[in-house]
Amino acid sequence: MLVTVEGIDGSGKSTLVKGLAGALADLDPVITREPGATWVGEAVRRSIAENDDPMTECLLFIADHAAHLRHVVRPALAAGRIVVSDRYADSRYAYQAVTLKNLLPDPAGWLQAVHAPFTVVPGLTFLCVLPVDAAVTRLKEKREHFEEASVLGEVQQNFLALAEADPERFVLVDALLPVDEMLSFVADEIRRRAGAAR
Ligand SMILES: Nc1ncnc2c1ncn2[C@@H]1O[C@H](COP(=O)(O)OP(=O)(O)O)[C@@H](O)[C@H]1O
Ligand SMILES: Cc1cn([C@H]2C[C@H](O)[C@@H](COP(=O)(O)OP(=O)(O)O)O2)c(=O)[nH]c1=O
Repeated sequence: MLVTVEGIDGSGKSTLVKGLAGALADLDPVITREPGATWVGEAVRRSIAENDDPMTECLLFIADHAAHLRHVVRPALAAGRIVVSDRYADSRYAYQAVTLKNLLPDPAGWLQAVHAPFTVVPGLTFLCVLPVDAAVTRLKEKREHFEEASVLGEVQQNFLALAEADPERFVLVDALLPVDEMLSFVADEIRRRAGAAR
């Protein structure tokens, strides 16, 4: 089963996913992330740091997804493991729909069409939702170019629209809850779905 965790920067995804590694230890999940741990992931991080061309950056994110699928996600799923990914394709559909909006007529449609033939669609996606102001306050130390309130507001609207379009896959998480409450809610839901999938 492929589980993804999504949300704007500062919504607590990394904290939640780290907690899941412990809370689900008996299920032996594969914990992973995008951008990933390969050289392609390094190239993505460099592109983010240089804040150069949005299309170059987008294509690197997609290349990173291809490497992630080939080297981590598909082998783990084939071995029957639960995979938990901190960010995945929905991050492209939400963020690059904003960064490419002056470059393409329909960035959201293009992004979905590029992914559709080769991606693996998650069985379950947690969307961590919190007011943009709260996210920006949490991010005061970790500044990256996407972390401007106006951009994050648009990104969060895109995430919420994706969730509304696919209520079977998405579960909304109140990211204003304390860490341990978010964690127990999400861990319980993964156990419930994993049990039902057996
Ligand atoms: N539920 C929470 N309540 C309050 N602060 C949190 C919560 N989750 C994470 N944080 C804090 O917010 C900041 C951003 O969290 P992080 O997990 O790195 O977010 P993300 O991976 O979504 O960018 C960190 O300083 C973290 O300790
Ligand atoms: C995976 C992914 C991330 N991003 C952005 C979100 C972040 O601003 C940045 C780095 O991601 P990440 O390292 O997950 O940052 P954080 O832990 O702060 O959430 O890249 C995209 O724009 N598109 C994508 O497909």
